[in-house]
Amino acid sequence: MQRWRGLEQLPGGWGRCVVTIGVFDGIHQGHQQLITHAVRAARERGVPCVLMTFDPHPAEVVRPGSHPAQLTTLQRRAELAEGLGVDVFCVLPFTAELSRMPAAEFVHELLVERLHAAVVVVGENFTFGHRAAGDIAVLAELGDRFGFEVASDRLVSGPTERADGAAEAPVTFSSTYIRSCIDAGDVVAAASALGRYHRLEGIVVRGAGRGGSELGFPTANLSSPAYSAVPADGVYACWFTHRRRGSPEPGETLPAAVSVGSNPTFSGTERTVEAFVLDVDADFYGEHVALDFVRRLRGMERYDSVDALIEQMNQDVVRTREILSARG
Ligand SMILES: Cc1cc2nc3c(=O)[nH]c(=O)nc-3n(C[C@H](O)[C@H](O)[C@H](O)COP(=O)(O)O)c2cc1C
Ligand SMILES: Nc1ncnc2c1ncn2[C@@H]1O[C@H](COP(=O)(O)OP(=O)(O)O)[C@@H](O)[C@H]1O
Repeated sequence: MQRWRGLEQLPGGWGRCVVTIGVFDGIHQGHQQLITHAVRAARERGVPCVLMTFDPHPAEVVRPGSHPAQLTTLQRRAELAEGLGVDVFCVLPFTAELSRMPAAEFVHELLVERLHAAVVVVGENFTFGHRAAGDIAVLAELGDRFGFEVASDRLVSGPTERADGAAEAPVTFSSTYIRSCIDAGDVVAAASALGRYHRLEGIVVRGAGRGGSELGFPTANLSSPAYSAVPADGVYACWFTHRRRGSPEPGETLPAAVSVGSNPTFSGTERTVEAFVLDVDADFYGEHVALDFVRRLRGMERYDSVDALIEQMNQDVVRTREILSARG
């Protein structure tokens, strides 16, 4: 897969292509359906499939200070897009100028003149251009004028039945819905919309130095990129995947009991994400780590004594082991 930043990297002699456009934060099940549709259309025509996305998040440019929590880094989005068969991952720097571009100009200049789109695949609720004036009908009209097809998919929704068999109004999967699940600590609902576990990435930094010496539970403390979607305070069973310093390849995946919160037992003030990796004694400082959130165990509590906290952490480890040994 090629990765472009802007359209300056378009190679000479570029022919036609299939384009799918969106922020695609999370690459959730709805996004996956759309991207797969675009890849199939590209293969049928024997042309490349281009995924066009934006950075920073358009909301931040249109309403500064309103950056939503980020479900996936751009790097992760690119990896997931590649896994779905995308040929070109194109990131357009989202500037104030781009945000003011009228819908017809966006289509003519970028999709027609530059990318030579033969098919544009977007979701039913797609909007684009200045003040989001362009929608799928506008896009189809421009397609007739400039000679490209517009393809769309119904939005993907959750189940219409709960686990206990009761009827439930299906929820439409969206990045906003998944952010609200994560914000509430419902990592199971997030996973069902994502089609995989929610992942938080970061670099292991030094903490208070208390975990290993005082508690007997050393924890790898994560420093994550700005805006990362961190689940609600509490304790979670997670898969921990680390990458050795300087290595581009992911290392082992190990079970971990993860704490999110400000460590109220120690009257902490800073919110941290800390992973106790089961059955391992290793130096993780400076390593890149990915945490896949499988299940929430409980809320973050203030304990009256360190012994009471240690006793609870032992139970958290037992439950983490049970939960993760039942799942791959
Ligand atoms: C599985 C697990 C559960 C935890 N639960 C709590 C808790 O309920 N309350 C709390 O104050 N701290 C909790 N902690 C966080 C510890 O207070 C924290 O790991 C410890 O203070 C070490 O911090 P350090 O890594 O900065 O040295 C938990 C940590 C782990 C790994
Ligand atoms: N099983 C383990 N899980 C997590 N970290 C571990 C483990 N074994 C050793 N470590 C190392 O110990 C460090 C954490 O020790 P800790 O006493 O909690 O200090 P800090 O406050 O700096 O996090 C981790 O960053 C990691 O390098």
